[in-house]
Amino acid sequence: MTVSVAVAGASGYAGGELLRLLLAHPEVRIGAVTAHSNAGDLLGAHQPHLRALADRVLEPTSVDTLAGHDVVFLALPHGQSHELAAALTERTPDVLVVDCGADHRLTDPVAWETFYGGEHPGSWPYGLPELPGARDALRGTRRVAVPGCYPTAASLALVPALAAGLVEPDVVVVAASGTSGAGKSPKAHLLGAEVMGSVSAYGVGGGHRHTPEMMQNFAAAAGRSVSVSFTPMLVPMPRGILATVSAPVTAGVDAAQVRAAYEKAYGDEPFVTLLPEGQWPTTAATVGANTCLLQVAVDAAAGRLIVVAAIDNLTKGTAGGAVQSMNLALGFAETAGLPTEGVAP
Ligand SMILES: NC(=O)C1=CN([C@@H]2O[C@H](COP(=O)(O)OP(=O)(O)OC[C@H]3O[C@@H](n4cnc5c(N)ncnc54)[C@H](OP(=O)(O)O)[C@@H]3O)[C@@H](O)[C@H]2O)C=CC1
Ligand SMILES: CC(=O)N[C@@H](CCC(=O)OP(=O)(O)O)C(=O)O
Repeated sequence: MTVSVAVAGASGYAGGELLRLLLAHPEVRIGAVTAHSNAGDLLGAHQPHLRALADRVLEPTSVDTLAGHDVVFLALPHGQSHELAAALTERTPDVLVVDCGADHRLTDPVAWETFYGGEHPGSWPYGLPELPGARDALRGTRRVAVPGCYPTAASLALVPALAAGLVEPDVVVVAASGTSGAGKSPKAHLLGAEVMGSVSAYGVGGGHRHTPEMMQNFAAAAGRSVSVSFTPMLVPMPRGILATVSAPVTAGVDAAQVRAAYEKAYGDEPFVTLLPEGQWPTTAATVGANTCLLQVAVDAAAGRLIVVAAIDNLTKGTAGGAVQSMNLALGFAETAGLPTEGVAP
């Protein structure tokens, strides 16, 4: 079965990565590619690496341009998807909408209002298939909320330990991201001279909007509320997230038990790999691949579990996770169109 797919936000980073993956997908025919301020331009002007689509014209993002496809990916700024998705699904109820933005990720209206503001648009099945129960919710769904990139890395890192009761519900996440995580639109703190040659923290002190998303995933795994202190950092590289996630180990838990829990959780997962002991994840090893590389350690002196996770923020952290979720929703092989091999050096 071949499905027709539209990508809204095709001039952006997430849209470009979606198109790169979809071009290699055996069951997909790419239909409309849409944009906002750049509508009317050739796609090749904004995504010069996608030669097969270089002559496509970016159409305006609207229900009219998106309706009539089997699948619509929305890769738009926060707050821009929910009204469009509502209008689209009213016109074509059977369309599969995969929202790469945040609009439908949070289940708690209070968390939504606190971190995003305005009325809660509701929540959709969460596009991180490796979380307990997520795969079942994604099979056959017509709506997917793709996770944020930091919550993808942090959740894959700690959920097995929380689910197995190996750590206390008091989590610290420090994660460094490449600059593509911030999108293409110009931002003062992303000017070349400021970004190059420096690593900086931002959103410090509980203010980052991915904190409640991590809390939501951690609480679902632990079966109780979990406190999260999250510090994101910006590093001068285009792609990649390296997350260091730690929590106090439950009394009596040792490194062998932790390793066994992660091997059990991810042993059969095609996209999540617990590295052999002694090897540590690097973002470079994930570039362009839909993979998450993990390593675990118990710091016995500090009494903490440390998990290090690496992903490509644009692949497993956005577009790859989105395509993986589409595959589940439509009954395709979950791995269809998704590379597990990266690019090196
Ligand atoms: N970058 C990342 O690592 C991740 C991104 N995401 C999510 O993906 C989405 C897109 O992010 P990203 O690609 O990085 O952002 P970009 O800024 O690179 O791209 C944004 C896209 O949205 C379009 N757009 C801008 N404003 C509007 C509007 N008012 N209405 C409709 N379309 C609009 C832009 O069109 P034009 O160029 O024509 O103005 C562009 O195609 C965001 O919701 C983000 O949260 C999720 C996880 C990770
Ligand atoms: C480096 C950087 O700026 N990263 C972005 C997160 C990108 C992402 O995944 O998040 P959303 O899908 O929620 O936008 C940020 O901190 O806002």
